Amino acid sequence: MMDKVFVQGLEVLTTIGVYEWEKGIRQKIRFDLEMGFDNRPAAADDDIHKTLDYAALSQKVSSYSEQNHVELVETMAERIAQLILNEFPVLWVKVRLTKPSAVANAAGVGVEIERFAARVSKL
Ligand SMILES: Nc1nc2c(c(=O)[nH]1)N=C([C@H](O)[C@@H](O)CO)CN2
Repeated sequence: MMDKVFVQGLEVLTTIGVYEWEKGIRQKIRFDLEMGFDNRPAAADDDIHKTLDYAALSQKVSSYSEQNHVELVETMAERIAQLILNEFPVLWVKVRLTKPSAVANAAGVGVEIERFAARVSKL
């Protein structure tokens, strides 16, 4: 069993979509993130510096997704997963990206992906 740090319902306004009308507007997307991380050192010392800082991570994800415009939710989810794996000491990451307003009569549509750090051979 592995510890996790999570960020739930992180909302960002950005330009994302395959259709021409989507390229000139900003739409809300929502991230639900889970990261595999050993929380025991931080807990033992009650030390923020030993945590996976979910505030710092949320800020990076928000900035990247606001400023980088793609067509597919698949592309954005992959880029966010790689950003987290490259910039934070996590073992794996799960990225769920929801577009809440894309499909009429659906509460949300999107993708969920899970990626492992290259240094993790097998968990
Ligand atoms: N699997 C996907 N299907 C669709 C996507 C997508 O990014 N991945 N995008 C669209 C449109 O941009 C849609 O969100 C507009 O309503 C359609 N299907």
